[in-house]
Amino acid sequence: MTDKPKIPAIELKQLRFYYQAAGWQLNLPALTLKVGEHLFVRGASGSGKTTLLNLLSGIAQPISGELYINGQPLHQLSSGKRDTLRAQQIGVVFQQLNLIPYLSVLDNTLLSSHFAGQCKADSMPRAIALLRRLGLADNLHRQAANALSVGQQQRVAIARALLPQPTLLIADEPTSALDSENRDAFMRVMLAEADANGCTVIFVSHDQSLLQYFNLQLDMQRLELGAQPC
Ligand SMILES: Nc1ncnc2c1ncn2[C@@H]1O[C@H](COP(=O)(O)OP(=O)(O)OP(=O)(O)O)[C@@H](O)[C@H]1O
Repeated sequence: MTDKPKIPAIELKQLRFYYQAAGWQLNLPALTLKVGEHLFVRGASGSGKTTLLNLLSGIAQPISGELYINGQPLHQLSSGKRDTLRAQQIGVVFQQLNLIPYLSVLDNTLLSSHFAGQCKADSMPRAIALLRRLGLADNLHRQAANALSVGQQQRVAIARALLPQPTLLIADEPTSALDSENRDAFMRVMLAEADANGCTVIFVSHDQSLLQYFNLQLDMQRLELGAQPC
């Protein structure tokens, strides 16, 4: 008897996207990621890294091609269904972070589990533990998000993305404002959490020193997927 083939975390084929106003297009012939893989995406400013993440998280829709997340055809889903899939299965850290400025650190963190339909009483201890592991001490948890430094806000954003234990984590330059000590702690916590939950990670950064944490890399200029020796 043969084993059933495993469904990839991400599979895309002949994906095309077009920004009409800028006359810019992205063509991705193929990309497949197995469950639990960690992909580092690099490329010059304007090469399409954020656009790729927007497509993978269902925020942008391709003009043609196929895109499957855990076997579900994202390219065929309505905008509402893509929002539901994102809330339930995908943790996203945007470049702009998108924290609610007047909500506390803890309430910002808990938002993702709320949208994923998880119980607040269960999520609260995990949220506090995640914030502590990311170096955000208890005295910060009740502070409004806009009272924090950008580096602290980046750690709230990753805690929020990880809290509902997503199957896919997508992060766009989430460590750009961190010093090297906090950046390394951030990477260790993020990847330990991802591995504990079998979560696939796609991570964009200009910081080449972070490549050491990933087993795969995608160069947006050449659109080639390569193995990254650890
Ligand atoms: N909302 C938009 N409307 C029109 N064109 C856009 C829009 N967003 C991005 N673009 C164009 O699409 C191209 C890719 O942009 P994108 O933000 O994906 O690049 P990037 O690699 O993430 O850049 P950076 O490293 O600076 O964040 C750029 O040439 C940009 O001008």
